[in-house]
Amino acid sequence: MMDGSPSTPGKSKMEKPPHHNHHFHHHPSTARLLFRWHHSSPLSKFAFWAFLAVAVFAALFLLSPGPPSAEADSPPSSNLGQHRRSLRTASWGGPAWEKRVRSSARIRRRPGGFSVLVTGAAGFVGTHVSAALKKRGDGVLGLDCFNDYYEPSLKRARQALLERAGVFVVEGDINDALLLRKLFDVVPFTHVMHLAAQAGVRYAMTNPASYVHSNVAGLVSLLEVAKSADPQPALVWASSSSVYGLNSKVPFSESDRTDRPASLYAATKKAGEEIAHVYNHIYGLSITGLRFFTVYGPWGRPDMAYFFFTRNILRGKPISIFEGPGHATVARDFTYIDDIVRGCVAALDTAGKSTGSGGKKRGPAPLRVYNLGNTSPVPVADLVSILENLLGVKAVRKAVKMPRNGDVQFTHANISLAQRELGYHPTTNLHTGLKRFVRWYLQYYRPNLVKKRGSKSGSSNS
Ligand SMILES: O=C(O)[C@H]1O[C@H](OP(=O)(O)OP(=O)(O)OC[C@H]2O[C@@H](n3ccc(=O)[nH]c3=O)[C@H](O)[C@@H]2O)[C@H](O)[C@@H](O)[C@@H]1O
Repeated sequence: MMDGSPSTPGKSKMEKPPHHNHHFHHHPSTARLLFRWHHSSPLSKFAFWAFLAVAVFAALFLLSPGPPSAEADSPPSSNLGQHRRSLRTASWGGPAWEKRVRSSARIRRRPGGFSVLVTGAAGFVGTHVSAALKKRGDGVLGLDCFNDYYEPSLKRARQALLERAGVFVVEGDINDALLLRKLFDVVPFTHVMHLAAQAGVRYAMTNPASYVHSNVAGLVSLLEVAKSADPQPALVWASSSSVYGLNSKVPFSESDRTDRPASLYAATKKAGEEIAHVYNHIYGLSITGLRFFTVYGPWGRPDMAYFFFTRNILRGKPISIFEGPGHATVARDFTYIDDIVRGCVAALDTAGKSTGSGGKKRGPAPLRVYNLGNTSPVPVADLVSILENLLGVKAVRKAVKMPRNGDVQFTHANISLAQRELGYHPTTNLHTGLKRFVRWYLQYYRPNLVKKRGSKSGSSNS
């Protein structure tokens, strides 16, 4: 739509004086108008085009799909506007804003502590990691664009949680280089925990551009600013188990092939790993990629299966359980959020320093990749049984052939590298983790029901 560039037709008319144009002789009013336009001041022409540009942008913005309802079961299905919306940056700057930024990023109670910029801070993993870092005394500044891939109200609730913990979440896009540079001007961050991304495997079929925007362009934008910063921060970021794609050797090890992604999402995460190599190689940035395996838990993502299964089971709506060819089981190495948070913090703690400064490399810096999984894959059907049990409601199950839109049949992490080098030891099994998730879900979405249940049984819902 933007291609219907208004300048081209207008320009050709402007270049010809109207009285030389045979067509316009028969339309004096149009001719007069164009004549006036031709002789108007450059300033008013500029004002006209500026107005037109704003009008076109506003029209596009209004036409773009609205956010899904707070109770939506799946992400918005339009391919319009996703990355455009996330380009919005709320107003920033000024002494009061800078004071908030500085105060949030200030290290407290932890000698030698970190000052961490967490991107995607209002996201699922971002919120948990930010809270954990703040709790131990690190300085934390959040950044999030609050796009409406899933219910923004949940992101706002997470933001409120962080605000109460003393973490300021700046509203802005990682593609906004000006904002990023400003943040690094105000705070000499020691670390960046980069968790902002367009997540979700299947949505990449619907809105491919948003994956390129956030996971490729956004990553480069962030690395550009990080490499120029002085001091350069060390960067830890979220890659994904999906990079293993069609790999059939189990469990998945970091040294396995990752050149056969099955979704655009996976491809952008894999691209991120290669881009990380470049910035490490040229600029001496210390970079650690973490391949997360289907992370779940309280404050989770409503676009993920365990989350919308819970929602649909409670509403008596059918749920689709994918199966592979010949009714083969589909399984995931579901990993509980607290285990992931410990892995993220350990990655920050062990990240060696970046060696460059002001865009110049001074020596080799660490470049690492780790699997963060649970090492025990569970069939999706078993996940549903656990949920039925915890919710006390039978699911309406529908067996569905796994759609060919990016899903892989199973994932299984080999975590020995993370065990050795990060001291990563996941301790939460799926039943325990889902129990905590369901407790949170009911408290968050159905507080009245929880109260009623609590008063009936005389105990809290645990
Ligand atoms: O491990 C990862 O790196 C990825 O984990 C998840 O991706 P996925 O494992 O596909 O998680 P879900 O979308 O929650 O699906 C979980 C399982 O349920 C299955 N499923 C999903 C949807 C559905 O309707 N039915 C169904 O059986 C999927 O095939 C999959 O086996 C996240 O959504 C990604 O952002 C993340 O990068």
